Amino acid sequence: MQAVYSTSSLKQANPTPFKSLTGKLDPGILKALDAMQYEYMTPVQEKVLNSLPSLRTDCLVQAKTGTGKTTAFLLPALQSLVTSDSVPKGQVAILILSPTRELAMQIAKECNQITAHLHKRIECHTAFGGSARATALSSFMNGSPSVLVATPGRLKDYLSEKPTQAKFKNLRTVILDEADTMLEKGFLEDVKHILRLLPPKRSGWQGMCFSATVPDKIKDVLEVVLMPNYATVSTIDKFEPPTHTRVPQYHVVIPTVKDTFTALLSLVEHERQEGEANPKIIVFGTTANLVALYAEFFRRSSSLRVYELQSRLSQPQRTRTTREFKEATSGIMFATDVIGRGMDFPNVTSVIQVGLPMNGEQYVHRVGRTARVDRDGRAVILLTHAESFFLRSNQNLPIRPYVHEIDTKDNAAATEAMATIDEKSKQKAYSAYLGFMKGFMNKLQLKPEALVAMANELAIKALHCPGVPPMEKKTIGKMGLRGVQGINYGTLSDDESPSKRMKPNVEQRQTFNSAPRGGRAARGRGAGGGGRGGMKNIA
Ligand SMILES: Nc1ncnc2c1ncn2[C@@H]1O[C@H](COP(=O)(O)OP(=O)(O)OP(=O)(O)O)[C@@H](O)[C@H]1O
Repeated sequence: MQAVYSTSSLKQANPTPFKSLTGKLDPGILKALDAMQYEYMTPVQEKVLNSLPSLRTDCLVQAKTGTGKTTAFLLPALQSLVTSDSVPKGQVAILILSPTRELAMQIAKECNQITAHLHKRIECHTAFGGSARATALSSFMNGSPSVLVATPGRLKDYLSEKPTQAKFKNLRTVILDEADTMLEKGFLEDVKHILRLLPPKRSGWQGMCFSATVPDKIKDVLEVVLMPNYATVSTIDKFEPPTHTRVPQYHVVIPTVKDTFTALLSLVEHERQEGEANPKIIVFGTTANLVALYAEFFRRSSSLRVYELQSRLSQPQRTRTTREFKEATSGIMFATDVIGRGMDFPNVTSVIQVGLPMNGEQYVHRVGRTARVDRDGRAVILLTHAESFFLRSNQNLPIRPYVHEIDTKDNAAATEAMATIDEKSKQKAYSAYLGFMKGFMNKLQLKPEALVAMANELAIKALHCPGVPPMEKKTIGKMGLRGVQGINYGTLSDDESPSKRMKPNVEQRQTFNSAPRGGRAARGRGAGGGGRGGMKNIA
């Protein structure tokens, strides 16, 4: 490694104005930054622009959430493109990979703002799933996409065709935003596949990796995009927590999963008051179907405007909700990790996480949806007693007990709200919960029967289902729960009416007790929880 640059806070005593980069950055870029009202560089922007040996140095850059990393990677890449005359028209010079569609759109928007005042027009295209492939591809092939912001799946698809591959022959910069997630299992194979179809690293393109979190395990795979002598830039001290000191972080631990909805109502009420006149809250849930259920529940029981963002919604719905919540002055968004990383929603007052994050990094990125730039914010995680191991295994995170008393008593309004939600939504949420929690069975120190009992308790006592919701044999098999006592084998009800009762078609022996605590932990895989039973965490 060449060098490590470090500084610890975003608010510097003497921030450096962008004006000082006159001569180093194109006047059109400086004019754009002025129009965006970016007067001073954030520390990460300053480090990248002033401390690297050159704007074309391969680098790994770490800075806390919401500190302007997008501009920090766009500026060197765009400046180097503007001064280069080696990129023929129609060729992609800068490729930016993003884990989600929403983030890809956000990056493209910022890129367009930065290039708005250049003499030469720079086209920034996007490529991501869920959008009309043919239209986007045709505009990509016929246009001059100097910059492409893409999610790995759609880019892989583009690159499967030779004429599309040929558009990348003069590639100058490859950027991985949210680099740790892009280099993790799940994305890594796609990223490697994409890189095999692009010009080889020895052709000279620059690699840049950016994230707020850089777990050690990704360091082994960085060389897929970076030269071995890459520079490391960090604005986070080694001994400092990875979250902002100006975000108080709290935990609420409830006795069992049956208390989730009442506790969440009570918690949101407190956070709403903390947000004063304009509470703007994001609630992260673990899976799309659970998030959909929380949103349904709050639409019936809260006067806050409810927003919902998860992968099972159509792309136009996702795009519209993203735009609306960015513009909203107040409201409550229920979301999965579709917006867990990178998304910049102004003035979020509180982030609430319900249930287990997959790991400490995911927790950090979700908390980072509040307190962006120099603003304040709050964060609360709501866990059951069984899930509270997360707090013990992430002691580097400054999470304290919540300051207000949380009411978990059954209340008539919550029961009534739940009673009007259709059974199918509840069945899907139940199945999603079971699938998600199966992945944590070892860490929860639960046997399969106890896990099922816990999910059944959620269904009967919190969702007020008339019986254990049925699940398809295939789904149960994929979860690795075949033959486990307490499961109801059956088909999902097609009737969406809340009054329709489910008929169990096999004999059930139900146990609704809370799972035994402190039982013998199944030995085996370590961090992250072993054996996800073949189920994907559907965000
Ligand atoms: N120099 C600047 N001056 C003022 N505001 C800025 C500056 N640079 C970026 N911003 C604003 O800061 C906010 C956060 O920026 P950005 O989304 O790039 O953060 P990030 O570090 O990439 O966050 P994350 O880790 O969550 O991806 C955005 O609203 C952006 O417009």
